[in-house]
Amino acid sequence: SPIQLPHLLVTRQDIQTPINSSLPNVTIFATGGTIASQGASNTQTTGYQVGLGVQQLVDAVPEILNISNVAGYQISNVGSGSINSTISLTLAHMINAELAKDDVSGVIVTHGTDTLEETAFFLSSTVNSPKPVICVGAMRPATALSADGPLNLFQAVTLAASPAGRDRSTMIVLNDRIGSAFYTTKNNANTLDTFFSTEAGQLGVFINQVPFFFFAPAEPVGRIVFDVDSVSDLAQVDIIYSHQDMDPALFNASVAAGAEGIVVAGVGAGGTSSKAALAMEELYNATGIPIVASHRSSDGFVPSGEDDVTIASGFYNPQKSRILLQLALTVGYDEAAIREAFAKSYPMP
Ligand SMILES: NC(=O)C[C@H](N)C(=O)O
Repeated sequence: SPIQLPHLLVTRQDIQTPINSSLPNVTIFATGGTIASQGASNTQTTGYQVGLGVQQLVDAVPEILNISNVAGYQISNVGSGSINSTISLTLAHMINAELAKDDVSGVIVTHGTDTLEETAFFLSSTVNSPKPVICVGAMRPATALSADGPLNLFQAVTLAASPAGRDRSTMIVLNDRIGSAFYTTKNNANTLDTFFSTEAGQLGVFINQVPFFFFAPAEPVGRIVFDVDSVSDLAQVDIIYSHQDMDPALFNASVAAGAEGIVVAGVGAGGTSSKAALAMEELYNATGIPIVASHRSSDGFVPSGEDDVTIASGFYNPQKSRILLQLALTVGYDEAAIREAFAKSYPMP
């Protein structure tokens, strides 16, 4: 039988965290949900019970204290099907008051995912502050193997503490993604990647042939405009596709055939076999030719800093990496400038 819990607790928890005055202050409003749930075993991923308090959520992720000072309120401790308008109004009132404090950077609401989009949209419609409001949940209980709640909470705190979170209204953080509360909806009853940004993942739609944009005008981060007015020929760049048993000789063959740069459509986040990696290293040491590591998966990013030989593609897929590298080589970018051009799509902290 379900645990009987008061639906509205509203207690300021005396979260015991050492205060570091150089860190931003973040306040957590805990309401329950799977992120605060426990099962009987680490393989139980259905039928678990809500019960962990805000202090226990923070205790599970001590790394949070390296990036923020956290305070917490226990607003309720229920499955999100039991969140009601009393709770959501209390959240709105308390969050508005909290964000009005000069020393608070942002707030977090921990919440069950089933109705999280409703509370998040409500907050997006009632909280009046440029500071970040981050709603976060989990799809696996805290006791599960590979529980997702702790990292989701860490990411939520990171965003609430970050200047990058300002002026974006309420956001939903889950499974490495940041969604707009305005447009995000729960898509799958069970899987970790349940939140889905609706059509607004697109820039806009045509409504009866009239263009409507979901967002104010904004540039893609990292876009570079090259002056090709006097260019009549582009540098040759080849794409080499990574796969099991790939032939390492392809790299030298490509350069022998005239390539001035190479893009690798890597496995995973830019990977190759160790033999191919060695061939790339030898080629790079001998010629200094730029080798960009991208991904053969249809989406994702390749982070920089994996090795000194390749240039991480960031969010550029192989075919777009090739064009960017062609343009950069054609206008005479050196290696440092090429690295910077790719890194602009994916600024490393
Ligand atoms: N993943 C979850 O959090 C589901 C849970 N039943 C809730 O919404 O409270």
